[in-house]
Amino acid sequence: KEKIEFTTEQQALMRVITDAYNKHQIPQDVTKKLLQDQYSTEENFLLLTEMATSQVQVLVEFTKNIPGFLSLDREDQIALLKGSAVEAMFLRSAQALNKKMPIGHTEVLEERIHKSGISEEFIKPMFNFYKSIGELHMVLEEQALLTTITILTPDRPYVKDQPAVERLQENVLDLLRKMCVLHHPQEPQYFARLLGRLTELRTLSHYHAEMLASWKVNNHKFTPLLCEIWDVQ
Ligand SMILES: O=C(NC1CCCCC1)[C@H](C1CCCCC1)n1c(-c2ccc(-n3cccn3)nc2)nc2cc(F)c(F)cc21
Repeated sequence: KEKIEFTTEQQALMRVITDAYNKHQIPQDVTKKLLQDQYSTEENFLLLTEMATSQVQVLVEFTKNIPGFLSLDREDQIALLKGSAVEAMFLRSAQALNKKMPIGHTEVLEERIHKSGISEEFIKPMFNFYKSIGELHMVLEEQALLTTITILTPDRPYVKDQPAVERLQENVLDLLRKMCVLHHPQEPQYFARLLGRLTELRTLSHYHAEMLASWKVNNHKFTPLLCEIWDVQ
């Protein structure tokens, strides 16, 4: 059995990232709203754009706490945020669905999302992803590190200094690998499975513009921030 030891730097990195991840979350809980009422397609679309806009804002605040991020080239910082915002949102959505809830609540939530206005063809890949995240039973630290690794993806479009991003991402990957061995000692492949979800996440995120365009509403109105991030309008 591998003895897991964290360096002082890794302990500091873990604390900074976990604290930031906890601190920067969406204030209003969308699951509560969705469980409270059945909304119309228009209302659901508006709810999504509101949640997504606020999610981008907390993502920016979270990212500023990633050690080394603010030392990157300014334009590369923007490219990394733009490149990871949709993926970070789907990760947060997956975590929202997989949260421990009273009996029957998850089924109601799933039903409401099925009926929200998303076109049928995207429901399946989206829920497949949510289920595959749920099966991993990630601890909070792993969720925070996985989101950080998603943000620090060197091969996003328009990133100029990829090696600088790689160096930051490698530190977080090494830390996540150790956390996986620590929290899932019986599953030697757990770390590899976790990284495999990032491939599924990137594929799902490729559909996001089509998912929005196919939402059954007449007028697809977006906030200026979402127009920037979502490649819409
Ligand atoms: O609000 C949501 N997610 C937020 C975003 C920020 C962070 C927290 C969650 C939505 C929600 C808006 C109202 C209608 C019904 C869906 N949601 C989604 C979702 C659905 C589609 C998309 N699309 C992205 C591009 C095109 N579609 N994104 C997220 N999955 C969810 C899973 C939950 F358990 C869940 F509770 C909500 C979820």
